[in-house]
Amino acid sequence: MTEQRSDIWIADDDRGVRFVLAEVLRDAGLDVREFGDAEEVRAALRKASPALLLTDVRMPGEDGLTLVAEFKTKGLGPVIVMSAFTDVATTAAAYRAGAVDYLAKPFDLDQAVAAVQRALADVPASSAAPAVPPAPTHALLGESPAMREVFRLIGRVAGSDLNVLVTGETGTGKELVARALHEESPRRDKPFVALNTAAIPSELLESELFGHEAGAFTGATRRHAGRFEQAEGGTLFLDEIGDMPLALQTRLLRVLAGGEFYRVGGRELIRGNVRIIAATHQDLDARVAAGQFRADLKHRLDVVRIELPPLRQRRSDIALLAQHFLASAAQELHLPPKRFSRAALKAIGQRDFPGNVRELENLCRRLAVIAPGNEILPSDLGATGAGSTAGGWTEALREWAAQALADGEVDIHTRAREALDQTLLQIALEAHEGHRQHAAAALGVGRNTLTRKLGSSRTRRPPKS
Ligand SMILES: Nc1ncnc2c1ncn2[C@@H]1O[C@H](COP(=O)(O)OP(=O)(O)OP(=O)(O)O)[C@@H](O)[C@H]1O
Repeated sequence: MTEQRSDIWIADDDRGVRFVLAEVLRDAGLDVREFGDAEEVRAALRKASPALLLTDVRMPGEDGLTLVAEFKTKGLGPVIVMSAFTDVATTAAAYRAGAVDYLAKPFDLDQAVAAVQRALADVPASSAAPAVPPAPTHALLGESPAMREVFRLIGRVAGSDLNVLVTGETGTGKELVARALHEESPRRDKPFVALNTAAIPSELLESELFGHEAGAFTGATRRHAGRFEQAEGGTLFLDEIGDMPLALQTRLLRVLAGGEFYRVGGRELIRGNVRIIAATHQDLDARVAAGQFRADLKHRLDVVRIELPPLRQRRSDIALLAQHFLASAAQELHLPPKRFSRAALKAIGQRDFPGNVRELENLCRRLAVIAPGNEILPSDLGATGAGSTAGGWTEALREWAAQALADGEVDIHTRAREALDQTLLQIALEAHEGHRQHAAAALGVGRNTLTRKLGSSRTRRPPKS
């Protein structure tokens, strides 16, 4: 029997959290009841049920997620999960159990209130005013159905030793997924070792992977443990696996099949216990078809596949990610916090990011440094975006100017203008073999202007790049 449906219940074993949360929710005009664990909530449910439950996940006794599931099956009010465990598995489990929102502790109290009000108003999270819980830098964020599916898969396979192949365009978060898989696995206390196959010259790759003995080749003065050995008991992340030379593919396949290997130049057979996660931005099946990748190796690596869609196919994540990156850049660089105006968020959300999450992250870091006000407006995005032809150099200019102003320099306009003139003039003169008239014509300036500008360069210094 339920008699009151207007109050908010908070379940958390941390009295401090309960207290401050209850305070702000009361200030916001809501009735609040506090509980120290899931059993207390269950007991109270016999007499009443709340308009909304905010629950911690890990509490003594029963797990908070069982409450989420119970609320869902009984059709009770919405549940918001709060947890210091921002790992994918917990997040994924919370949503799976039916939570409407997830607050990563420590959270901003205003954001918690906003989340509660949003849930009470039954507004889907993605269309409401954004509330971004601060998340650790390495957290894999996302609210889009595609990312929730990724979280679910990670949660499901992390506990097993199955090899995983992560695919997706550059910058979509493949390495972060590999780390999440490791951190969610029983191997989490053992090393996570990454090797970018494409970044290492092929002749060194074998010894990088398997190590070498002293004297194995010129320059091998000491015994060196390869990544396989370094990752013992843990996870080895092989990035850009599609670029692995065929000979090494054969060797890797043998190691994966037998679980044993020799160091380069070594006689001792080493038995490894390593979980392999591989990633590629390439179409591995196409490479197999083209004879560039061994089909049998692909089968070994591609036991479970996690596909990360490009950011343009999960636009609903852009605002969340952008706000997270902006906040963490400010924190990391000790800058005053900034926020996006709604219009700016909307504009960002419509962009295509060929460099995916990494490009978005870089954009936000730049904005944290160079946007003038504490609210970022669409006009601030102007020159920094992909697709703007002048993008590269105006970005550099912005950074230079921001730094110069921060250093208290004056007269930077003159210096910058001169540097601009000098650069254009020099390039044009080089292109026209020193012929001033042709260079001037190519630049669209008069010959006199060009001569004057060239003359002025001797008296002033251009900005350092
Ligand atoms: N879902 C996400 N949540 C938060 N940060 C993310 C997410 N996805 C990617 N990032 C961040 O974006 C950057 C690029 O991610 P990552 O290096 O994992 O991409 P990748 O797909 O492995 O790239 P590449 O193919 O170029 O190696 C990193 O700084 C990472 O922390």
